[in-house]
Amino acid sequence: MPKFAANISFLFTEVPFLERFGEARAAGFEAVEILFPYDDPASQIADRLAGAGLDLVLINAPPPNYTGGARGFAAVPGGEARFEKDFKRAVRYAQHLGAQHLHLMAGTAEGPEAHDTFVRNLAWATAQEPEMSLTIEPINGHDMPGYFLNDFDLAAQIIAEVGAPNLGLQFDAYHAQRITGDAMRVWDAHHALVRHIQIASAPDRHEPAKGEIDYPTFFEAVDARGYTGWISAEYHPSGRTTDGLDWFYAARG
Ligand SMILES: O=C(O)[C@@H](O)C(=O)CO
Ligand SMILES: [Mg+2]
Repeated sequence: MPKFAANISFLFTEVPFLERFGEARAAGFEAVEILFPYDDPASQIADRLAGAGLDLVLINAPPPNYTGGARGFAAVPGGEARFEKDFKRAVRYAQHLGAQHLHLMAGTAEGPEAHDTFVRNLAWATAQEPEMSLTIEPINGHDMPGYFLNDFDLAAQIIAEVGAPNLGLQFDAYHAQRITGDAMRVWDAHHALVRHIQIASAPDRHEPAKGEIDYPTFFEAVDARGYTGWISAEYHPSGRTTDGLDWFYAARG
């Protein structure tokens, strides 16, 4: 039976950020993820998590929010010092909040130098925090033009090159569908590397209830592979968040 988390950077945006924890719990979620928690003190977020009885599945590095700015630095040649500084701050947040995974964003870059930079930075980060689960996530080029990690086979190759047990794949089915047109095939090819899953309809990025991905079949495929991690709802609700949760109530059984 899949276990579902709410991405409260996308869901429950009807209310201010610190109120989203209680909303997510009231809707039935037992865990949340937050893309960029850095605008609020970690202690306040920890209080909200504890108060609502929620686990924190994942946060992203780098801080702060990248709105209008860079999408990370891990693959950006010359960005090593910035990557290391951001990584250390993100780790402090992740540890304080008990985040299960830290997603390291590659940034906008291309070519062999970016590839080598990404591998070097990931090797450094995995060695720096061997107890922490670190993920990389391929993101489609419609949403993030120029983002370095835009291919699942490339992500698998990079994970193999780094060769660290605490580096895994963040499988966002929406991005897999937009990149390849066949999220199920990508899941079948790369499921063994997956530490965290995110879902949304494709191509609209709304509730995982219609569109190109057959989610009931996907959830069965995930179960069939013995995946025991979280599946995070990372979509833009088409109306009020709570009006669009039928998929969740149906899938969690
Ligand atoms: O898919 C996404 O957009 C996120 O998971 C992410 O980390 C980049 O913002
Ligand atoms: Mg995602």
